[in-house]
Amino acid sequence: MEIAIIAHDGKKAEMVQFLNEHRDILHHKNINLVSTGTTGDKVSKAGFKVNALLSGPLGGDAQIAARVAEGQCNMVLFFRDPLDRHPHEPDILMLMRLCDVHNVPLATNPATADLLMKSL
Ligand SMILES: O=C(CO)COP(=O)(O)O
Repeated sequence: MEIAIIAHDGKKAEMVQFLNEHRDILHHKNINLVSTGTTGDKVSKAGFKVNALLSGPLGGDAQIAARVAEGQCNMVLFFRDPLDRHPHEPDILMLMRLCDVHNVPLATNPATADLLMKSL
């Protein structure tokens, strides 16, 4: 299955920590990771194999939204920073909307993401 991982700048360290804590399940469940660009850079430097798309502000969220709409992406872990402003807010809302349209599990914080991973 494919899981999308996305983290705003203030949450990237938490994403790397989260993946490290769930390294075994990612491996054993044969999960393919896809990500926005800068998140992907950080995660691959931490030793994870990830298909990094464009950076969020350049269309990465929109690319992941398209994968959700086309049935390629099965889960989205999106560690949003609610205390920061984002020029691509419309793309972020589109991604979350399409998760709801297509009933794709979406976690927007590590606590929920942990529960989703435990469900695999
Ligand atoms: O902006 C983002 C999500 O909205 C994340 O993009 P990056 O992973 O490229 O920083």
